[in-house]
Amino acid sequence: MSASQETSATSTDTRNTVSGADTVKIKRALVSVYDKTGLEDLVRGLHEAGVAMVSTGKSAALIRGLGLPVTEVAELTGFPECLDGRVKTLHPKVHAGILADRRLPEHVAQLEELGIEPFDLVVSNLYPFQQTVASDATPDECVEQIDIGGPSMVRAAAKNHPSVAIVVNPARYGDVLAALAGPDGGFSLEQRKRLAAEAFAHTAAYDAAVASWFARDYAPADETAFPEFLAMPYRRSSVLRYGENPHQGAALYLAQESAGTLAEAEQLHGKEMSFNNYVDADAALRAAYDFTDPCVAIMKHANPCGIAVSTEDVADAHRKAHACDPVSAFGGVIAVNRPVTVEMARQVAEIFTEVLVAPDYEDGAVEILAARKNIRLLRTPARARRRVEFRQICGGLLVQEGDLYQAPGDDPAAWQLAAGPAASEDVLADLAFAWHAVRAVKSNAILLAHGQASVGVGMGQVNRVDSARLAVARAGDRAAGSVVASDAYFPFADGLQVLIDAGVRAVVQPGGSVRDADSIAAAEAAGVSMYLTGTRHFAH
Ligand SMILES: NC(=O)c1ncn([C@@H]2O[C@H](COP(=O)(O)O)[C@@H](O)[C@H]2O)c1NC=O
Repeated sequence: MSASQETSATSTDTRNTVSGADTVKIKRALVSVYDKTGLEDLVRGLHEAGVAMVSTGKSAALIRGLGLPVTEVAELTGFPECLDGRVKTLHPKVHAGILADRRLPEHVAQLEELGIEPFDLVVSNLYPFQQTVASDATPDECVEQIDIGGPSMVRAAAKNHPSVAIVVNPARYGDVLAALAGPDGGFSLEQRKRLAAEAFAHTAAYDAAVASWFARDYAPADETAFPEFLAMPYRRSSVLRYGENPHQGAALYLAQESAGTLAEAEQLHGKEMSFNNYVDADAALRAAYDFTDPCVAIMKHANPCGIAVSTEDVADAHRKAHACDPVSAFGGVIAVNRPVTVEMARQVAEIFTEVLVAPDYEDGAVEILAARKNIRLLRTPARARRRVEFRQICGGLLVQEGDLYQAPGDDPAAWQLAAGPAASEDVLADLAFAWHAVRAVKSNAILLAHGQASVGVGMGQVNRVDSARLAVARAGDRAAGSVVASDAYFPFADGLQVLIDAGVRAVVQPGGSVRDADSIAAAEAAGVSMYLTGTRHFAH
C-alpha cells in the first residue's frame, strides 16, 4: 500500500467513527444565484435567523439593497471578481469553506490554521445557458453563458453534504426557512442528501445541455444530423401503477422541453393514466393531429381501428371512425384534432373508452363524459410531431428523423398513375385520405377507405396478403367500391389480387418492387386505378 493510500484509508476509518449531530445548524451561507426569484424572502429569513451571508456581485447588491449585512466574496478572498465574472468564487477561501468535511478533526483543524470559515449552506443556480442557446445569441455569447464557478460550488457542496446543505432550486427556499425555524436550525442528513441529489441532477442536466450543444451545433464532428454524443436529461414525473403488464414496474419521465406535449397533458377526469394508455394515446395523437380537417382516430394496441376526417365537425368524424370497426373500438383510445363538442361527447359517452385526448373541450363536454367513471380525459395542444424518434435496442438506441408526412410522395399531385383510369376527384380525395391514414397503421399495413373514413384496416401482419385479407374481412360489404392504401409496395400481385377480388376501385402504394409490373398488370386487367407515390410509410 502506498503512503497516500494509507493516508486515505486512515482518513476513511476516522470518518466512519466520527459522529456528529444529524442536523447541521445553518450559521453561514454562501449565496450566488443568477435567477433571483424568491431571493428577497430567503435572505430576509436567513438574516432573521442570524445567518451570516457571503455573496457574489449582483446577489450581494440585492441583499445590501434590502439593508441586510452581507460580505462580498471579493472581500472574503481579498481578490476582486475579474475577467467579466469568469472568476468570482473560484478561490480556496470559498472552496475550502465548502469542502471541509467537518466530521474529520483534521479538516476542522486545517480550516482553523488557514483562517477559513466553513459554510453550512450554499444557495446557487447557474447562468442561463439553455435559454441563451434558444435565443438568437451568437456562439460567443452562448459560450460566455457557460457557468464555471457555479457548478464548481454546487458540486462541491453536494459532495460535502454531510457538512453542507446545497439549494439549487428557488422552489426550495421555503424549505430552507422551515429548516431554520426547526428545533436544530438546519437540514437533517437525509434532507441534505436529497438536496445533494437534486444539485447533482441540476449540474448534470446543465452539462448535458452544454455537451449536446457542442456536439450538435458548435463543434459537430461531421455533417450528419446525428451528433457524436447524445445526452438527454429526463426527470421522473410519476411512478405508474405498472408497466405493459402488471408484473412490470414503470414510471413516466419528462424531457426538458415537455410543455405542450402528451407527457404533460392536463388530465381533466378519470383514473391515473397507465403505461399502455400513454402508448396508445401517443399513437392516436400521431394518427389524428396532423390532419387539416377535423379528424378522429380510435386506437387499440397502438393501431387505428377507425380513423376518419369530416368537413363538417368532430362528431361526424367520430361517427365515421367508430363505424369502421365498432367491435374493436370498445375500450379504445381516441384522439381528436379539434375541441370535443357536446355532440361528440354524447357519442363517446355511449361507448366504453379508455382515453380521450383533445386540444380542448367545448363547454359542457367534459361534464357529459365525466359521467363515465372509467374514461380518462386529456387536454394537450395540437402538437404531435416528433422531429426525432428514439427506439431502444439491447445495449443501444436507434435514432431517426420522425416521419412527418412531408415526403415528396405525400403530395398527391406528385403521384404517378401506373394503371387504370385517372381517378375522379372524390376517389382521389379518398386515396389521399387513405395514404395519410395508413401511416398510422403498423406494417404490413393495408387500409381501405371510403368517404374520408377507414372501412377496413389490416395491420401488423407478417405478409401483405394476410393484411389485405384482414382489411377486406373487416370491411365486409364496404370493401366493394372502396379505395386502398398500402404502406409499402406489393412484392407480388397476390396481396393486391385479394383487394381487387373484394372490389376495390383504386389503389395507392409506393411502388418500387422488382415485380411492380405484375401488380400493375393485375390492376390494369381489373380496371383499377393504381397510383405510385415513391414514398414508403413503414411503421414497425
Ligand atoms: N466564475 C465564478 O467564480 C462564479 N462563481 C459563481 N458564478 C455564478 O455567478 C452567478 C451569480 O452572480 P451574481 O451574484 O453576480 O448575479 C451564479 O449563476 C453563479 O453560478 C460564477 N460565474 C461563472 O462562472
